[in-house]
This record gives sequence, C-alpha cells and structure tokens, in this order.
Amino acid sequence: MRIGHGFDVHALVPERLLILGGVQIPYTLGLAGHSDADVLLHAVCDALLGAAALGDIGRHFPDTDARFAGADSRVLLRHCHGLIQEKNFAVGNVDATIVCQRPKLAPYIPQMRAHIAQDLQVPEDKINVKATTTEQLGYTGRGEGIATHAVVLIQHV
Ligand SMILES: Nc1ccn([C@@H]2O[C@H](COP(=O)(O)O)[C@@H](O)[C@H]2O)c(=O)n1
Ligand SMILES: C[C@@]1(CO)OP(=O)(O)OP(=O)(O)OC[C@H]1O
Repeated sequence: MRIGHGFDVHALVPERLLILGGVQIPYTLGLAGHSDADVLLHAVCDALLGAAALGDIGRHFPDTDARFAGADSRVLLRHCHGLIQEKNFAVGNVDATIVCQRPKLAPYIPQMRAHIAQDLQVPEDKINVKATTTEQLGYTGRGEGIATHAVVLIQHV
C-alpha cells in the first residue's frame, strides 16, 4: 500500500465558471486556470500521481500545451487513474478537503463524490470530500481563491 498527497490553489475571478469535482456551482466568481481549474480534481490527480511516484499534473499536462486549454479535469483524472492502473495499482480510498469561505459547498458534495468514484472506478464509500472555511482568515478566508488538500491510498492488484 502507498500513500499520496495533493495540494492545489486557484484564484477566484469574474467571468469564469466555478467547477469543483466536475460539478458546476452557481456563484458570482469562478476559478482562473489554463484548464477548467477544478482545484478539487487537480489535488486528487496530484495525490494519485504522488502515490505512484509519477510526478505531478504540471508534468503530465503542461499549462503551455494548448491541448489542455479549457480541459475538463475529469478527463485529466481518468488519465491519471489509467497511469496508476498501468503500474498495477488500484485506489484504496480518497479523502479531500476543499478550503473555501464561500459559496456553501455542502449541497454539491454528493455529486462531486459520485464523479470521483466513477472516474476512479471505485464505490462511493471509498471517496470522501469535505469543505471548510478558514473563518475569514487568509486568502481563502478573503474569498480570493479556493484551495484543496487530498490524500489517496493505492494498493497493488
Ligand atoms: N465552503 C464551505 C465551507 C464549509 N462548509 C460546511 O460548513 C461546515 C462548517 O464549516 P467551518 O469552516 O465553520 O468548520 C463544514 O463542516 C462544511 O460542512 C460548506 O458547506 N461550504
Ligand atoms: C491543469 C493545468 C493544465 O491545463 O492547468 P491549470 O488549470 O492552470 O491547473 P494547475 O493546477 O495550475 O496545474 C496543472 C496545469 O498544467
């Protein structure tokens, strides 16, 4: 069994969509990025890649590559899952924490979990997604951006 950790941050800006875990969330601001900027899925990708010692998403999907402009991060997640499958690993479980002052994410978390479970080909009870504010402290607390931490266990099959 191996463990991986992922961490990502994207800025909240006008005229962008807010997509987390493949769910489009109604809000006045969205996340800036080269792809769809799905900070939750990026952290999960990095945790998977980290667990298998495969580097990080910037290495696999450079933000200088036009193929990834506006990319659906669920496609990137499925690609990372394919890479760990090639090394004969399967996902044990995922736990992620989205650090976000607003909007309220709780109503959208079940759908985020379902998407991640589908993309990683595991039952939903192996996927946990949480949200926390930082009590208005720091860049997340000021609503300048959203961060996500993720940890993943993978095991040889
Ligand atoms: N963007 C967010 C942040 C938090 N939640 C939920 O609220 C609970 C309380 O948050 P605290 O930061 O005050 O601990 C938290 O456990 C989440 O369930 C949320 O839905 N959206
Ligand atoms: C996903 C990629 C590629 O489109 O771009 P971004 O959406 O900017 O995301 P980031 O988390 O900065 O890193 C990986 C990138 O190379």
